[in-house]
Amino acid sequence: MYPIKRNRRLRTNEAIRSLVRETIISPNDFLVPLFVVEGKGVKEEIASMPNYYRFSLDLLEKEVKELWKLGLKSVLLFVKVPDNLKDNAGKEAVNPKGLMQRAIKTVKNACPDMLVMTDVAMDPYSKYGHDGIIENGIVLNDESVDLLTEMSLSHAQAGADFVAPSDMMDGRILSIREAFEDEGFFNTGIMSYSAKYASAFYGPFRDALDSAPVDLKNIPKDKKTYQMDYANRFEALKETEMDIYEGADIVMVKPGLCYLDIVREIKNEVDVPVAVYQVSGEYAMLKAAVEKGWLDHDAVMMEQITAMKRAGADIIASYFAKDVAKLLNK
Ligand SMILES: NCc1[nH]cc(CCC(=O)O)c1CC(=O)O
Ligand SMILES: [Mg+2]
Repeated sequence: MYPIKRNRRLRTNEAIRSLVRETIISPNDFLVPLFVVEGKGVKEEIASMPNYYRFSLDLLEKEVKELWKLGLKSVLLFVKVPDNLKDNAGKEAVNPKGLMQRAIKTVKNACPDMLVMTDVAMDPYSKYGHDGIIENGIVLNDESVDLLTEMSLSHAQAGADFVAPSDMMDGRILSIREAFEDEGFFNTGIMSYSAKYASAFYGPFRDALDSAPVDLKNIPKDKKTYQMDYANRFEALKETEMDIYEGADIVMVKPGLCYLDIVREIKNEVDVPVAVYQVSGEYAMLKAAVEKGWLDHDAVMMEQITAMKRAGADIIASYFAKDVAKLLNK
């Protein structure tokens, strides 16, 4: 066909490139993870996540108003729980006056139209740093599902629009959906972390919440008995299909960049929105390389975010959300 067909013709200048561009990023694509702590006037930078912070409720209010002005309309809440409230039962997780429950109300008061999603898992509340209740060195499934269900109800009662179970216990989506229907929370949604891998990229997040598995005899050192083996592909499809069958409104793949093959495969198979989580370690890697002067922050950030959407993600949970929105607003 050459020289009749010259592919470079469509790359001649920015006007033609933007005309034929297939993937466009907008603030609508994002879910903004937010870390919440007790206290007043607290805005603490997370050591392994430069320029990312834990907020006390008063400053959380300010932050969500700022996000809203930037066009970011959905947040995903995580709480850092004081050590003295951690146990092996998740008692504080279902406290109607707990930090998460107050954080939900704070965001809804500050920004009534902001979509509030909440993390549902036991690890911030577990004195062992695991996503479920532990007995004899085993992370119990069904007992943990009961807790996650109570926790989800408590978040729904506090006004959450969506719960986001990030624990990978079997059967929790069905249990939560049934409880929501029974209690009249017909419109409270579930975004399931359906294909969540046991990844070493979660390190900075565990610093942020002080939620890493503890080094104690008879406590599992990692989360490999519930999170997925990163060598597996078919398993991700199976997990995702089961969660949809159990009632998940949105499914998620986590982490992001190393798992875009999984995102694409799931996007091709399912008929619900697919989310991807660009996790803390991915954020930390870029920030560190930028501090060294080795990479161009905004250019690499946009390349990564665009790759996630191109791979099939309808929704991107990312610590870069605010940076991207600011850049797009420029
Ligand atoms: N259920 C805990 C949870 N929810 C989200 C993340 C990780 C997010 C990130 O690294 O940004 C984790 C960590 C883990 O599973 O240990
Ligand atoms: Mg599952």
